[in-house]
This record gives sequence, C-alpha cells and structure tokens, in this order.
Amino acid sequence: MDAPAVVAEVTENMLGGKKVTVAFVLGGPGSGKGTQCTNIVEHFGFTHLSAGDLLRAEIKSGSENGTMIDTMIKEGKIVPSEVTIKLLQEAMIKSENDKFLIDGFPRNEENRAAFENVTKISPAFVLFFDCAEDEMEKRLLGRNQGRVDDNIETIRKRFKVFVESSLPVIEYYSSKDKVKKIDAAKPIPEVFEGVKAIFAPYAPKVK
Ligand SMILES: Nc1ncnc2c1ncn2[C@@H]1O[C@H](COP(=O)(O)OP(=O)(O)OP(=O)(O)O)[C@@H](O)[C@H]1O
Ligand SMILES: Nc1ccn([C@@H]2O[C@H](COP(=O)(O)O)[C@@H](O)[C@H]2O)c(=O)n1
Ligand SMILES: [Mg+2]
Repeated sequence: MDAPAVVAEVTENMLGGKKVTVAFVLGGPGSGKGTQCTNIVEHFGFTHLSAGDLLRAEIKSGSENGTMIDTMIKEGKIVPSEVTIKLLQEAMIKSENDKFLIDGFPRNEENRAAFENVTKISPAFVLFFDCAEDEMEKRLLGRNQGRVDDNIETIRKRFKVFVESSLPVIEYYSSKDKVKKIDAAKPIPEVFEGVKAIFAPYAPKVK
C-alpha cells in the first residue's frame, strides 16, 4: 500500500503549494544572527526572513498594528504570535524560493507552538548563536543602525526576555536533537566557518 507514504510526503512542510525547508536562527540580541544570515544567503541560496525586520516594516507601512508593535519593540517585549506568523507566512508564500532562514523566531513558547499549529512546518534544524552578554551588549551599543531598541535600558530588557522566554525554546529543540550550536563570540569570518560546515548539505548542486 503506497498511498499513505505519498500523503505524508505531500503534507509535510507544505506551504502555498510548495515543500519548504526552514532553519530557525536563534541567539541573544546582538549575537550576530542577521550578519551570518547575509553570508548564508550568499553561499547557500536561502531566503532570509528576519521576524524583527518584518515587524519594523509593518510599523513603517502604517498598518493598524503599527503602534502596538512599536510599543512592544521599544519595551523589548514579544509581539503576539498571530501578527508575526502572518508576516512570516505571507513572506514565504510570496517568495519563489523554498529554503528559508527564519531569524529571531520563535522567541517564546507561544511563538513556537502557534507556528507549528498554524503552518504545520517543523524546522530542519535550529542554528543557535551562543555569545556572552557583555560581548552582545558591546556589539548592540556599537551597531549604529538607528534602532529604537539599541539603548542600554531596552537592551537589558531584551537580555532578560531572551533568558526567560527564548532559551527554553532552544532547550525544547535541543531535546529533539535539532540544535546546532555555534560559538558566536569569535570574529565574523571564523563564526561563518562553523556555519558553513552546518549548511554544506544544502549547497547548490554544481552542474
Ligand atoms: N562575530 C562578530 N564579532 C564582532 N561583531 C559582530 C559579530 N557578528 C556581528 N557583529 C556586529 O554586531 C552587531 C549586531 O549584529 P547582528 O545585527 O547581526 O546581530 P543580531 O543577532 O541580528 O541582533 P538582533 O537580535 O538585535 O537583531 C552588528 O553591528 C554586527 O556588525
Ligand atoms: N519573534 C519575534 C521577533 C522579534 N520581535 C520584536 O522585535 C524586536 C527586535 O527583534 P530582532 O530580532 O530584530 O532583534 C524584539 O525585541 C521584539 O520586540 C518579536 O516580538 N517577536
Ligand atoms: Mg537581527
């Protein structure tokens, strides 16, 4: 009986008619998620979806959720899952790609469970950038990108949220053997060496 196997194949990680591969990219604020995602896009053909960037774009678009999102970001709090998941889903469906780096999501247990329930997508793996707070704080204070949350008061709130709400998500995926941990305290090129080894199986085929 072949039918059940075929059904399993077509329903697994399907979105908008295509089968997608998702890697969640997690790590504390300033651990270098965005920086390394840019490198991964260039070398491995993934599309980078930063939950934070999508939320900031939503504020700029004048959406009805803009004021709420702006307040949450200034406070370092996590925006309700339905808002962020809708943005991620729309971006994945709109994209012609089928390989996605989802950066900065899931940030808490509510994000994780809601994404799984709504999209039925489970990540191929979770890339975790591990970095000490004092190094992350130094990087954020030197980032100079005009972010409203890159000030010492909000940075400390973001660190607290990371420890209390985001680390348990990493522990959850660790218990499923899905976490690939990277020492993110090293210089950018050295961090990318570790990243490359993880993404090697996803390298575009040379014709
Ligand atoms: N390995 C590194 N060593 C030194 N500086 C780094 C390293 N990786 C990134 N940076 C710098 O640190 C700052 C934060 O990096 P990045 O924006 O990639 O972090 P992030 O994890 O995406 O942070 P956030 O969660 O706040 O979006 C940037 O100015 C970046 O250039
Ligand atoms: N899943 C998420 C991701 C982000 N946010 C909010 O955006 C802020 C900035 O996120 P970065 O990944 O760009 O650092 C974050 O502090 C949250 O306020 C969110 O709510 N949910
Ligand atoms: Mg970032």
